[in-house]
This record gives sequence, structure tokens and C-alpha cells, in this order.
Amino acid sequence: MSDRAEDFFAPVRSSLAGIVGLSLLGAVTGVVPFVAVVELARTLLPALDGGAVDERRVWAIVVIAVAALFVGFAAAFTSAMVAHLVDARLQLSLRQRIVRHLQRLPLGWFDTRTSGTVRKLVENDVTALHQLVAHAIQDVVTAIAVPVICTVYLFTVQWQLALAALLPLVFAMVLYVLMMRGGVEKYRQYESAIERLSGATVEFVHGIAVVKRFGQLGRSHRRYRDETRDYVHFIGQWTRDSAAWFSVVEMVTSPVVVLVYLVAVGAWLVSAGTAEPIDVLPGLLLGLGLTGPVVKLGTSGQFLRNATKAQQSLAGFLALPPVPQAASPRVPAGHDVDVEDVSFGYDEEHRVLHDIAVACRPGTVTALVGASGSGKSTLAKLVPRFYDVSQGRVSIGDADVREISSPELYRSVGFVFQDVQLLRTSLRDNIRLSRPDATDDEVERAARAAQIHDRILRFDRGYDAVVGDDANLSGGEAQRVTIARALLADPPILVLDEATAFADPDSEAAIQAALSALAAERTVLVIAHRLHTIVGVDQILVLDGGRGVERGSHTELVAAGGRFARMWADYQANHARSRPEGVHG
Ligand SMILES: Nc1ncnc2c1ncn2[C@@H]1O[C@H](COP(=O)(O)OP(=O)(O)OP(=O)(O)O)[C@@H](O)[C@H]1O
Repeated sequence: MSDRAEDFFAPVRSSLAGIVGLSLLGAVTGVVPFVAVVELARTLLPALDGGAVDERRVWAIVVIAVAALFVGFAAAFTSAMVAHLVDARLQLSLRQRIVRHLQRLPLGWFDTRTSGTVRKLVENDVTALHQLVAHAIQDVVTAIAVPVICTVYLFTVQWQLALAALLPLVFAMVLYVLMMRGGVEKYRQYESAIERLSGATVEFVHGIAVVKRFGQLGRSHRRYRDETRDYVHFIGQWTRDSAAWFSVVEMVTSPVVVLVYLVAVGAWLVSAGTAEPIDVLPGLLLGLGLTGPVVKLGTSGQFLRNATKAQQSLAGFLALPPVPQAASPRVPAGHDVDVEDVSFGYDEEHRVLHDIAVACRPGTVTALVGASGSGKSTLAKLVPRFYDVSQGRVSIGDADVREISSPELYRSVGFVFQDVQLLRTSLRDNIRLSRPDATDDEVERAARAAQIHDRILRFDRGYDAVVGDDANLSGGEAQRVTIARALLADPPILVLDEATAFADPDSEAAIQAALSALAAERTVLVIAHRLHTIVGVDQILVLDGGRGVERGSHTELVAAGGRFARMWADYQANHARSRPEGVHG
């Protein structure tokens, strides 16, 4: 385990020691009644020959056995309870750490992750640790302590029989090791087969509409069928390979076989005069219990492997660097957004933006245009610091965005990108998310400005309708709810994806009007896809392959006869039908 992985257990380390102690106590007291039976037999034996029985010793043995039983039950109960309480505390502290860390990660991290990634961390990985703390620790302690105690006792009684009792255990362990040869590799293959199968299943189910539409059902189904067949084949082969070993281990450790074997060894030792008949009894009673717990270690081993993987995955996540925060943060003086000679790459090798410069003033709209993949979204995302620039700087009111505290930055910059996120709560709370103290009137005003108020009123419960429950929204409607959310926060800088803002042709003109009004007091940066929407903006930055190739107003750029003029001519040729007027600064 790495140091960091051990950190997870720091808050509960003393309780874990308690679980180990209680499990040990349970193991010792679990063996005591068996020893008591042997001692009882030894004490009562003289009675068979008419001899005197030491009654005080009999009572002492009975009391000790009963007490051990009670202590054993109490220890098992308490350790299970403590283990579950510790587990609950550990899960809480881990989940809190995960959530705190999620809040400190760069927003860009979420761009390439699905909610499934986060769910796996919070649910599956934390649950894998639950198996370890709540169950595996007790099982492992018992599996080791019980055989050790039994063996020590057996050696004190009759060492030859003790040795004989150990033999099935040693034999089972050797077989187990042989059986597990190459197990790590097999397990890796098993996981990869599962991964491929679930990939094929998801592809088959998700893509079913598309593949049906294009008549490719056969191909998609074939991949699913092939992966299923490979998986079944792999499992079949693995089972066949290990079945013989398993059967032998099962046989060697089965109570009947061990009993018959120990009776035979005991009888031989007695007939040879090496052991007293009474000395065979502990071997029979305790020798039977030696192998069971060790076999159980196999299951606990699986829990341990899962827990180790979960620890690695959680440790990897928690080691992700958070957004660096300035030691002495600056407050922006104004709301000018300046992009100064900015270069950026998602990785070291591939630059996506090269030496871009643009100045966006309050009360103006700046549109970013360019072919798909030219870097519009990437540039826009540098303003709310989804990513940090590789070179140059992005500043707000002359303060580098890297020097502004995250809360201040998010107060200053509102953004609506294409991945619309609504929570499963009321529409009112969805809008109010950006300003929890907003009054109902303010929520309504924002919804009106985003052209979603009338639609909301058509739900039976209006603003109280719950998203995904009694409020089922179209893509465009959901986008307008997020616009309302951004408007309610009333940020002085707004970064918008035009595809998001004007997704719905019916309300396009109305939303454009609302945004134009907004732009009067704000610094607005719009990622433009449809050129007619930006005819009236203050400046257009044309991107090509991550470089700023032209900058100016629509009129200036068309008059210049360069790249934008060509784009505009093409656009007009392809979109001849009339359009509502665009965004104005
Ligand atoms: N999260 C990411 N990780 C790695 N590369 C990315 C990531 N997001 C975008 N890119 C790459 O960066 C380049 C610019 O992409 P970007 O999304 O900024 O372009 P765009 O002009 O907004 O395109 P579109 O109009 O299609 O949205 C593309 O080559 C894209 O593949």
C-alpha cells in the first residue's frame, strides 16, 4: 500500500486496531470450548474405572467454557458492530474528501469525464473498501489466529498427532499455490474480457437506434455476440483448468476425509504405544477446524485485491493537482477581458491555440468564429479557467485569471457551454442554483429574459415541477433554463456558446434580443456557429487552426475580402432564407 493509500485509514486507525484485537479475542475464545471438552473428558475418564472425579475441576472447566462462549459471542458481536461503525465513518470521510477534491479540480477535468467516472469513485471504490473494513479484516484475523492457536495447543498435547493434523493444511496450501499459478495474469485477462464485453453491450444498446436506421444491426450485434462468445470461452477454459485443482483441495480439506485420516493416524499412534487414547481427542476436535478458516482466506483475498485496486484508483484521483490558487489573490479592477499572446495545448506535444490576442471591453460583444476544431471553445474556456494557458495570459480587469480566487472568478464570469446540466430538483431550484438567495420574483425575471417562463407555466406545478419527474424538457428548453440560471447570477462577464443560446429557432429572435440587452452592460464572448447571428457584434475574431487570422467588425471583415468575407459568402449561399437580426453590442 502506498503512503497515500494508508492515509485513507488515518482517521480510523485506532478503531481498526480495536477490530483486530476483538477478532483475536473472538478467535481465542472460540477455541476454548473445544479445549474444555478435551479437558472435561480427561477429568471424567477415571470415573469409567470407578475412580474419583475431581468435581471442582469439572465445574471450573464448565464455567470457563461457558464464559468463553459468552465472551466469544460478545467479541464477535462487538467487532462486527465496531467494524460497521468504523466503515461508515471511513466512507463518510472518504466521500467528503472526494467531494472536496472534486470542487478544487480544474473545470476542464470534467470536460473529458462522464458522471460514470465520478460515480465509480464515490460508489464502487468506496464500497470496495467497505468489504475490506467491515468483513475482510475479521475474516483474515480469524483465518490466521484459529489455526495458530489450535496448532500450538495440539503440540502441547501430542506433537506427533499435531504434525499429522497440520499435513492436510500444508497439502491444501501447496495445492492452492499451484492452482493460483499465473492467477494474476488470468485475473487481468478476466477483467479485460469483462471490460470488452460491457463495452460491446453498451455500444449495442446505445447505438441501437442508429444501427437500425442504417441497417447495421447485424454488424453491431456481431461484435456483441463475438465478445460474449469469447467471454464464455475464456471462463469455460479457466474453470476447466482450475476445476480439477479445486476438487482436490475440496476433497483434502473436507471434514469427512480429515476425520477419517486423523482417526487412522490416532489409532496407529495408540496401537504403537506413542499416544494415550485420550490424546487423540484434541486432534480430532481441533484438527478438523484447522483447514476451514484457511480456505476462507481465498474469498477474503478477492476482497483485498478489489480493495487494493479501489485504493489505487482513489489515490490516483486524490493525487490529481487542484487548480493552483494564488497566495495573495487579486480582485479584478473592472471587467475588461484581455487575451494576451496566448498559446495553449491539452498536452505537451499538441498546441491547440497559438499566440492569440484579443481585447474584450465591457458593453461589447466579441464573437469567435472559425471552422470546427479551430479552437473557439478552447479559447472561451480559458476565461473561466477550465484550463490554464501554456503561454501568455488571460486577464480580467488587469488581473491574471490565475491570480483571482476561484469564488471571485466564478462570480465575475458566467458561462453557458453545450453540455447542459440540470439537477433532479424543481425548475425554480435549478435556476436558483447560481444564486440561492434569489427571490421568486428574481427567478421569474431571469426565466422571462431567457424565454422559458411561459413554458414553465405550462407544467401543472409550474416552477415547482421537478426535472425528469413532471418536467420533461426538450434540449432547447433545458438550454434556456441554464441561460436563466446564468442570467440570475448576473455576472459582469458572460461566455456563451451560440449553439446553446440559440438552439431553438422559435425563440431565437427573442433570446437574441434578451442577450443583446444583457450585452449593454457586460463583456460578452460568444462562440458563433451561424454567422447571421453575429452580424451586429462589436468585433469578430476569426480562428483558423488555433491562430487568430482576422479581427474586426462584420462590415470591416467583409470589406477586407479575406477569410471571413469568404466564409460569409459561403454562408449566405447556403443559408439564403431570411433570419432574425443578430446580437448587438
Ligand atoms: N478536452 C480535450 N482534450 C484534448 N483535445 C481537445 C479537447 N477538447 C478539444 N480538443 C481538441 O482541440 C482542438 C480545438 O477544439 P475546440 O473544441 O476548441 O474547437 P471548436 O472550434 O470549438 O470546434 P467546434 O466548433 O466543433 O466546437 C480540436 O483539435 C480538438 O480535438
